[in-house]
Amino acid sequence: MSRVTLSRYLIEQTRSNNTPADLRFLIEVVARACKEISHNVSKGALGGVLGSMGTENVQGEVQKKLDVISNEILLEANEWGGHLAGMASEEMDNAYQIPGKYPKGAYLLVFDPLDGSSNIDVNVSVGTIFSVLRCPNEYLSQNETLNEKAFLQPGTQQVAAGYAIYGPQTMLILTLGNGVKGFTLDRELGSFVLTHENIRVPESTAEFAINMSNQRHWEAPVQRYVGELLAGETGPLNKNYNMRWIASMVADVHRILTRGGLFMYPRDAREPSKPGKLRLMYEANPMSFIIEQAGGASTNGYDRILDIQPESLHQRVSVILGSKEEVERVTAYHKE
Ligand SMILES: O=P(O)(O)OC[C@H]1O[C@](O)(COP(=O)(O)O)[C@@H](O)[C@@H]1O
Ligand SMILES: [Mg+2]
Ligand SMILES: [Mg+2]
Repeated sequence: MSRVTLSRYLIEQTRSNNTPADLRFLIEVVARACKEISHNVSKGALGGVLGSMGTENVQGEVQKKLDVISNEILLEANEWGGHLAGMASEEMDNAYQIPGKYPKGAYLLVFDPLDGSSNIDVNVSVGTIFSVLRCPNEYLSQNETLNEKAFLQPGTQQVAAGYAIYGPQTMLILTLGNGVKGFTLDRELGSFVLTHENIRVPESTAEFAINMSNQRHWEAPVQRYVGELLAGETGPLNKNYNMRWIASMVADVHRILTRGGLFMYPRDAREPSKPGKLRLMYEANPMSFIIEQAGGASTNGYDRILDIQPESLHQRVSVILGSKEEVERVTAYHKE
């Protein structure tokens, strides 16, 4: 059987689903950048890439060397492709306009260059998360400077989303809005090869993921739900649940796409001004698009994440995503 590479798959999408050629090219460039990031991540101590930079990003988090390297790789790869008007990243304070080019590219790229970076130094899976939006028409004219507002579109407006996971295998998971495909990096070939044709999240599960150390800060609906999970067969859910927490959203979501489960990073009382820890534009939105396209669900406890109108680039959000039955149960508890 002949192998379907990412390039072949994208060409087929252009032919059969009218995927625009510049979107296809954009995904190819992002995938190439992910290969380079994968290479850097895998060097570890040999490449001198472990440890921190001694700087902080806009959210006050310490930047790891690989956060910065991955951000630069994505910026450089995408700067001259002609398909983008601008980019925004977890590691950059402001939106970035592609300089000196007219006409502007049609798309905006938003990314978390390295997700789960607290895991880099301990050799646990990390990843890159990305989301593609159309650049609104009013920002496409020559004189209009791109700013944050161009990016503030609800997740339903995403035309593509994906993540690369750098684990025992490097994989690229992609949705163009018609299901979810998984590609595995064949290092001898240098290509991502289609290995997971139609990724589906099982509707029910007996596995959940949450950082239990935050329990005392959670709000009542999550306290109630996790209490029921922990009660297992002796509680109202009449079922024993297992728990996993990797502290890399990519790795936790990847497990859920593979065998089902529920992922929660709920709002808590630690910083009342922040509705959760995860970022809406480059963590929650792309992951919610993927999860929904795979048959799962994603809410902030009350509303579908993809319907939230963003108010700022680095906005945080409470996230409950994964197997439909469980997401619906926790969401219902919030509404009672
Ligand atoms: O250490 P905590 O609070 O459990 O947080 C883990 C969460 O933080 C994140 O690592 C944030 O991502 P970054 O590494 O990109 O900042 C998520 O991937 C993960 O779900
Ligand atoms: Mg992240
Ligand atoms: Mg990150």
